[in-house]
Amino acid sequence: MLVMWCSRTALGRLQRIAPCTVTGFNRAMSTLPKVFVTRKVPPEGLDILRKSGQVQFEMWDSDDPVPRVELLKRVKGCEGILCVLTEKIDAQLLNAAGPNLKVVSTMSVGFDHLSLDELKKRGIRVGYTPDVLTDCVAELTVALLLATSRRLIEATHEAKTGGWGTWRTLWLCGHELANSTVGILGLGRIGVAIAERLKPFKVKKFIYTDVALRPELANMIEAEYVSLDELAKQSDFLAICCALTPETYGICNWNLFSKMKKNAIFINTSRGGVVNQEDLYEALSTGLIAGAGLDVTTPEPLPTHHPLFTLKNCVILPHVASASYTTRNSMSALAANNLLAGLRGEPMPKELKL
Ligand SMILES: O=CC(=O)O
Repeated sequence: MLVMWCSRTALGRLQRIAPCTVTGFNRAMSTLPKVFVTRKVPPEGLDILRKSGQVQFEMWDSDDPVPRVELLKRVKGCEGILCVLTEKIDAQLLNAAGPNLKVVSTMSVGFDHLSLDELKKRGIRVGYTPDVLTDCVAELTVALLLATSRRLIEATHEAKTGGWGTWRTLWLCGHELANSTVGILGLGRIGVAIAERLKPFKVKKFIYTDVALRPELANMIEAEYVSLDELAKQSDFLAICCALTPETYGICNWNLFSKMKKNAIFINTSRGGVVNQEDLYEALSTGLIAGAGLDVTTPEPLPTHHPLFTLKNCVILPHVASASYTTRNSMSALAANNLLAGLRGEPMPKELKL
């Protein structure tokens, strides 16, 4: 693992060199704002930082998270931090960074890893990456929903391990979207994009719940606002799209599952923390609901011995909803542009209002 001042060679390889800078800036390089990038970011974002000439940045050049102790050291004196969702940006880290810190830019739409109160208290601005990942996340959510409801993982397993006997009338039957009611918990851009993709499957009705009515978004997909109880009772498919906040922590619990239909499929591509996993296990293993597709869990990675992995009706993905080359590059570019704009004292392309 290397921590390095970095730039790119003509061959596109990272190499140890002096902090990158670009002509057009009169200030000596040593006076450029110091930035720490907590993970190897995709090339588009890295190029923006490198070519900006606006910052001297140090990057943790690894696919694995920077150890906390190292992170606390590296952020010292930084004016900017570009992080990913595995880094807890809390009081301890902000204290370690010190009073120079002006901007935290996260390469994620979720911001539950950021202590917003602490950031606000210190007047630190925050950038995040909504919109650029909406299509990708919606696409994966539909894929996960179909894989779960039509039992695709079980089916491929049976096919390649000798379970495929003769054609049988009810073998590997699942649940179809046609004529179904799809519920969305937390209607934002991603929920709308999921509904738009599901509509051609002949969904009969979309319903949603949220802390407030979302008439503009709801109109786009003709979704009806219902209470959380009604959402649980009416949904054949329930997609969780809300942010993880103190209000949504553990909101998908026994109380919710026990009101759901026996044929219901539960899909979560938001954050693991919105689900009480013990309750979900009970609901799935006792047939209270038909299946669950999870792209997010608590913790991540979910230990391979976790009981949820023993269930055939639970499809678990390793948090890959935004994992396309295009989207991850766009996220990195937006995160870099947010950071640079914030350091210039300009409006960020996507700033979180604190
Ligand atoms: O989970 C992914 C994100 O928050 O961007």
